[in-house]
Formats: sequence, structure tokens, C-alpha cells
Amino acid sequence: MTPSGRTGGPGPAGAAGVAIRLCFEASPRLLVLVLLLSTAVSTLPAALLLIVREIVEAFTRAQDGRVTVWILVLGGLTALRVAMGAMLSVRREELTELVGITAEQRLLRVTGFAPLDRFDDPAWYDAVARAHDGVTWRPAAIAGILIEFGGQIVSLVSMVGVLAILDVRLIGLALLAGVPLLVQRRMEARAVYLARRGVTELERRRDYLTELLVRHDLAKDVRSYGLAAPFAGMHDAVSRRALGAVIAASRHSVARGLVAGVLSAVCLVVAYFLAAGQASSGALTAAELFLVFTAFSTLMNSTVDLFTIVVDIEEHAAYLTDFVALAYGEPPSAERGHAGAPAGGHAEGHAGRPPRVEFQGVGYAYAGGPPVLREASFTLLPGEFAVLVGRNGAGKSTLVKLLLGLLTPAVGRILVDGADVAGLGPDRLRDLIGVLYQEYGRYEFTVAESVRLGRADRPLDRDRLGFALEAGGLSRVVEQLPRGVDNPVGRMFPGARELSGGQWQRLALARVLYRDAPVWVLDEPTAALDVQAEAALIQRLRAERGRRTVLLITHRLETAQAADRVLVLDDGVLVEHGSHEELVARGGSYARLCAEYAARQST
Ligand SMILES: Nc1ncnc2c1ncn2[C@@H]1O[C@H](COP(=O)(O)OP(=O)(O)OP(=O)(O)O)[C@@H](O)[C@H]1O
Repeated sequence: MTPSGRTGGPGPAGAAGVAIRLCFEASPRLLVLVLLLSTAVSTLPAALLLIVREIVEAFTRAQDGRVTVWILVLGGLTALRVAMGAMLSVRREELTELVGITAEQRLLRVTGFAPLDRFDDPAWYDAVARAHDGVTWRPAAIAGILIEFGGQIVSLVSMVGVLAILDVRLIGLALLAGVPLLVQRRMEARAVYLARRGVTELERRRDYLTELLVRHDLAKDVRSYGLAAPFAGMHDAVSRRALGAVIAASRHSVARGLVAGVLSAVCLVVAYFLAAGQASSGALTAAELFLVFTAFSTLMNSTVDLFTIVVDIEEHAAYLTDFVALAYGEPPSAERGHAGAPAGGHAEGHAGRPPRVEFQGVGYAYAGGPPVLREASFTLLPGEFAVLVGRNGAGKSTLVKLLLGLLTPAVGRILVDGADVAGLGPDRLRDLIGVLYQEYGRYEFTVAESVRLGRADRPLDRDRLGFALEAGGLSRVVEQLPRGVDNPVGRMFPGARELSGGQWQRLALARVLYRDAPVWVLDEPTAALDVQAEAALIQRLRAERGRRTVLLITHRLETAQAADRVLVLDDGVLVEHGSHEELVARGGSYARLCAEYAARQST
């Protein structure tokens, strides 16, 4: 079940469990220290109250010496309480921050490893948005509340003890006074949560519109088409709709709050009358009457705080439904790894000989859509340089995603040296195949860091970096940067130099070259390259023949002429394959593509 399908939530106990687990993951030592400090700080108010009683009693009996001693003790304990309170607050803050970081790390790992097809599901985006909403502070808030909970229990028990000595009836009244407030708070929290859940999509739309106005790759479009005002207007409308829904949900909260306040006040008034009656009958001294009033209101507040804690945890638990489902649910397949033996072979890989890649009757359709690939069967021979061509939407990029194991064939198998890709596991596949996607990443790091992402699991190899930059056609560009390979690129961070479209593509290509995998899959690698850079790349690919198996996707048919073999995909069907000359002579799909291409080039 996808997290988006859940509405029940982990419940207060489940959320508390998650928070405690995160505290332990964050720092067990800090957790213990904070708990000890919290307990110590919470026991002091009751002790201080009893000392006040001693002072008043000593004063009424004119025992000046005792009064002085107790006042000094009171002063000492008050100072201690302030000091411990300050320490508690600092350490608690540290713990909650660490819990926030730990929780966000969990979520980032889950979303970073999620199967690619999740990104086709709007409900997945809703679930991630909700999980992300508050992930840095809600688990931390629960942890903080739990720590407070321990303190509140200690404080409540000590006040119950004080009242038990003086008038046991008041304990029940103090506890009762909290109930209306609890009910009111709970109804309020639930209504707001349900309203906010209902507007997740609106909030995502709002965030998307914000992004459209701050993304530098869209800045030119936005200005040239005058889109800033319409986007800002849409943002305003969507934000107001979301806000309206949340406000509507809390419409009755003032009335409910008034009723709850009156009911609580009734309990307080009854309790004070009872205590005053005791004092006038002589059962309580003036000091004890003062003590009763103070202990009652403290107990009542502690009760309300305790109830509030439960409601707060319940509220956070509701908001954490999607986080818990994502972070503690079934791990995504990529993270689970593939411990089992690879099906149908072992793909030992690059030991001297590049691998063979086979598509056997592969079919695929995106969820709810028509077949995009039908019965595709072909073999890339070890060390072969093959080119895949076809019209827009023919299914070329889908084929690449299937080969990289990002999508799973609906029918058929894909084998690398006899091993089914489905059983190889992401690490092995990454070792075997270096890929350049059409939409490659533009990472705003230094040149060296960006290229090293090709082998992010290993320390930077400066020699390989030099080779990759040279072979990728970036050496001259890098030489002109003030800090060379250690210069940041992009425009978001200080000292960074923006690259041209073609230079970004060369950087992405350098990443693939740095990876040094025995199979290269390059989807439109020359789309942004100038003629010279394109020729250099093709020359390099030809030089790699026999050492690497290369599949290159392109719309530039000159490139196809340089390849050993051309594969032609038409509407999801692999209609032809052979050398450029053979296919032209055949007069089929490829020949028609070439004719159209030549006509376009000559106009
Ligand atoms: N994530 C997706 N969800 C649903 N349909 C998709 C998705 N990605 C691609 N398609 C559809 O699959 C078909 C093949 O797309 P694909 O990107 O594989 O084509 P392509 O041959 O690489 O095209 P191009 O030359 O334009 O890059 C298209 O009709 C497209 O609409």
C-alpha cells in the first residue's frame, strides 16, 4: 500500500515510539541527561511550596531563626532551579535539533531511493509533501513533549501528595477541571488536521508556482512571456483557497473554547469555596489555606498540561502519518538491495571483455497508458557501438530506463552477459552501465566534485578527473576558471561560474567518462554540443570499440553513420537493425528517416 493511501496514522503511542526511537538514533547520552534534568527541575516546585509553608508556620510562631534558615534554603533551591532550567533548555534544544536532522535524513534516504515510477504518481507527491511538512520539527516536538510529560507527571504527583495531606476532595475537582479543555483542544486539532490534509494538493500547487518564479532555468521564459504577474496571481488565489479551508475548519473554536473555559472555572470556584469553608471551621490554618489554593491551581494547570500533551502528541501523530509510512514502512526496492542470486547468470562484467546486452521480447506500458514498447528484441554485441534512432515518442528513453533497471518490463527480459537486469541490483548495474540521460543533472558544486559524482562511492581520483575532462572536451574551459577544477559552477553559490548549455552537457559527459563502466548508454549526448565537440565525441566512441559496449540515442543521423549498427524504433516496435548502408539500401523506416533528415538539413 502506498503511503498516500493511509489516513489512520500511527496514533499517539506509535508517534511517541517513533520519537523515542529517533531520540536514541540522534543521541542516547543526551536523551538520558535531558530526562534527568527534567525530572530534577519538576520536583522542585512542590519542595518550594512545602518550604513556603514552613516559613509561614515559623513566622506565625515567631521562630525567627527557623524563618531565616528556610528563607536561605528557599533562595538556594530557587537559584538551583533556575540554573538547572537553563541547562535543561539548552540541552533540550540540542536534542530536538538532532532529532529533526535524524528524521529528515530518514525521509531523504527514502525519497532518494524510491522507485522511478513513484514520480509518475501525483498521490506520491502529496504523501511526500505531507511527510516533509514538519519532518524537521514534529518528531522533535514529540520528543520535547515526552520529556515535558515526565516532568509534568512528577509535578502532578507531588501536587497530588500536597493536596492529599490537606483536602483529598480537591484532587478530583482539579483533575475534572482539565477535561473540558482537553475535549475542546482535541476537537480543534482534529478539525484543523483534516482541513490541512484536504488542501495538500493546493499547497503543492502553491509551492510549484513559487518555484516557477525562482528557478533560473525558467527566468528567461517567465520574462519573455510576461508570466510573473499571472503566476503570482495564481499563487495568491491558490494560497487563499488553502487558507480559507483551514480557517473554515476552526470556525467554531471560539465558542467551544468559551464553553470549556466556563466549565473549568466552575470546578475552580467550587474547590476554593470548599477550602474556604474548611478554613473558617478551623480545619485549615491560614498558611494551609494558601497552600491549598496554590497546590490546587498548580494541579489543575498540570492536569490541563498533561491532557494537552496527549492531544499534542495525537495531533503530531496525525501529521506524521505519511512520514511514518515512508520512513518506517517497507523499504523501497533499491534500498533493500538484491541479496538473492542474479537470475539467469552472473554478469561478472568488465574483466577484460565488455558485456553483451540482450533485449528479449521486452514490452512496457506506463500506468494507465498504451504500450510504449512492444516485443523489443535485439542484442548489443560485446564492444559494439550501436545507435538507436526513432521519432519523438518512439520509446527510446523508456528503453534506456528499462535497461538501467529503473522500470521493470511488463513482459520479456533484459540480460547483461546473460544475467537478468531485474536480479542484478542497483550497485551491480551501476558498475556495469554508465549513463548520460537526456535530462542530465546540473549540480552546482565545484568541477571536481561534479565529475566525481560519477563515482560518488570513491575518493576523488585526480588522474581520472583529468582524463574525463580532456575526453569530455572541458579542459580548456576549466583552465580558464580562477580556481580550475576546484571552481564552483552554476550561479547559486559564491565564486561560481555559470556554464553554457553545451558546457553543462560536457560536464555531464565527463561524469560518465569518469565512471569508466564497460557499457555506456548515452541519450542524446550531443544535443547541446557544437560540431567540433560532437565530432570529437564520435571519434572517441569509435576508438572505444571492442573495449566498451555503447548504445547511443540520437536524432542526428550523421552520428548513426559512424556506428557499427543502427537500431530503428518506431512507435514502440524495433522495426529494423543493421549498418547505415544496409538500412539505406533496404529502403525502409530508416531510409525514410534519412530522407526526411537530409531534406531538413538542406532547407
Ligand atoms: N513517465 C511517463 N508516464 C507516462 N507516459 C510516459 C512517461 N514517459 C514517457 N511517456 C510516454 O511514452 C512514450 C515514449 O516516450 P519516450 O520518452 O520513451 O520517447 P523517446 O523516443 O525517448 O522520445 P524523444 O525522442 O522525444 O525523447 C511517449 O508517448 C510518452 O508520452
